[in-house]
Amino acid sequence: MNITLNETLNKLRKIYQSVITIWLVLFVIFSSVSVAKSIPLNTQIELVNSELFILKDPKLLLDVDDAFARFRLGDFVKNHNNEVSFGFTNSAVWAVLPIKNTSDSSVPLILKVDNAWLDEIDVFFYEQSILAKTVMLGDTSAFSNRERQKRMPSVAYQFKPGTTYIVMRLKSDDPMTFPVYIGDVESVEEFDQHNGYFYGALYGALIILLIYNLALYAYSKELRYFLYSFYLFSFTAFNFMYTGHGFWLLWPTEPALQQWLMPLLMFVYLCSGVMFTIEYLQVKKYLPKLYSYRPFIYGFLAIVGCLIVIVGSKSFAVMAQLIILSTVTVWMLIIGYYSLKSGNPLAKFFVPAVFLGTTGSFISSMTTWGLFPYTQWAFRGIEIGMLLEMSLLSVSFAFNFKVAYDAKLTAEHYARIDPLTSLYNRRALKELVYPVWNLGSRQQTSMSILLIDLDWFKRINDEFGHIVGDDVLKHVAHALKSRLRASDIILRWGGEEFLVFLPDTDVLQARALAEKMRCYFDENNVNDFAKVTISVGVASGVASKVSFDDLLKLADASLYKAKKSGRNQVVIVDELSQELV
Ligand SMILES: Nc1nc2c(ncn2[C@@H]2O[C@H](COP(=O)(O)OP(=O)(O)OP(=O)(O)O)[C@@H](O)[C@H]2O)c(=O)[nH]1
Repeated sequence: MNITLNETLNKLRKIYQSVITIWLVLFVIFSSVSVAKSIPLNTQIELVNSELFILKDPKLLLDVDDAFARFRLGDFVKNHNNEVSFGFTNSAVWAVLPIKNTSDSSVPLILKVDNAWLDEIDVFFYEQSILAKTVMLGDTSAFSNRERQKRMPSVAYQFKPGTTYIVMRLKSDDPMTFPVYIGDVESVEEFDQHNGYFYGALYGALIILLIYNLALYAYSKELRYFLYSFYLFSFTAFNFMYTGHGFWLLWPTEPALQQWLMPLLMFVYLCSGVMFTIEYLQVKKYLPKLYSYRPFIYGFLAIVGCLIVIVGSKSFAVMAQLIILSTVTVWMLIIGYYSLKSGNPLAKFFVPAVFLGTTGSFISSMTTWGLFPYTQWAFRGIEIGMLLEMSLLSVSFAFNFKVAYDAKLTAEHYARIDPLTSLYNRRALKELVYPVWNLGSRQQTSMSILLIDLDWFKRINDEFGHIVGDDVLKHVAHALKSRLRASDIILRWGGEEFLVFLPDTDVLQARALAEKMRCYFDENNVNDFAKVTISVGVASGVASKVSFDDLLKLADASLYKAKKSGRNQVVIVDELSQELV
């Protein structure tokens, strides 16, 4: 009886175990199949992270068969919230995407991982439980071995009717986002094309800014334009590298280069940012104390660079630099703020520019690390932010150039103005008189020059002092100018000598004007203290027949004669007769 009971219990246990096992297998199969992604024939590209089943493998214990068996046993967790970041920290993550083809023919689709920065992406296609295809898409394998030679890791596959399981093994040294897209060839290519437009526009704009700033440097030889160009170039190179463009287009057979260029270019970008900030914000002038710490700052960066090489670990390099990058960014904002407080006008551009760049990088980093919801635009925040930063800094250069140019024009203007009388001085002769002379020469008109000199001016200085002498000169200048037409030009020619150029004026008109001036001073006091007379040398001629310099010599000779003949008179030499009129 006992034997019969034991046998029966054993049989029941076996049946129970079999039922449970079958139920479990059916549950796993049906639960997987029932949640498998069904594909219509015309599948648009879509993000399928919410369809993934995830299992972390921190100790790297599993091979693909183990992982798939664990999936079938239900050990994987559904990635319900469409999360695309698993915070990889040197551990592997397994992801399974079941795809159910409900049609009765094969459907060609592309699986695409929209991140060019992952070390390992091994993809396995299981048809039922048979491994049908394996591809390695991560940065640790040569790009040239990839079946699809596209910038982002992707693989094409013919999905047979029924369910195919895509098993992925992902590994990265850094916290990393992992957006998985699936779609038909056409929509994936369209997606790639849109990304291509974005990067085309981005690099186009960055290269234009680079050329513009190099041209500014070539023109001005100012170091800050060169350092800015270097900063711009190192960002572009760094971005070109980590967006996968470099691996795709420049070094497809060199996975080791792809791995190490990342920390190297990040380091160059970081150093260029520090050097540019110090030069751009004129730290030497506005924050001299900080400027004196320069050797420590560069020394610190050099130590970090050496440490990265000595440690030789890529994850250490990337982590160390992510920390320094954030520190440098905060440092840039702080010194920008203090420069602003010290009255540096360029800081007005620098602070918002760096703020925009930092905000973009922050959004990208948070998205990459899974702390912000993933969108294509949030993922590209760093590029958009940097483009805004670089553009604003370039605008600041244009502004700075304009300020310098205006200052130069002002300096040039004042170099041509006599500060005492506010008349133009000798330096303005070429610019003011020559064009009018050339016009008169073409039109065959008469031109006249009056050279006017105050008589015995030294005595006024000696008698009343230089201040009164200056005042006399001012009044004389004003009295002379007020007797001229708008088209006449008066210059302070020397100490107490004035040159008046009279376009379209013949000898008689010139003499009349000179006489009118002489009479005025003869009959009036110039100011409350002094009376002064003038001697005037007049020369007239037709511009096409005599040069300006020759006419000036004649006017000078006339003035000399006027002085010799007793002063307070007008003497005229006609250019034709060369005789006194
Ligand atoms: N106050 C003042 N004096 C000036 C200025 N420029 C030149 N002078 C003076 O003008 C005087 C010119 O003296 P001279 O060259 O001997 O000529 P003058 O006394 O006018 O005699 P003649 O020209 O021969 O009639 C000098 O005493 C200069 O110092 C100026 O800007 N201000």
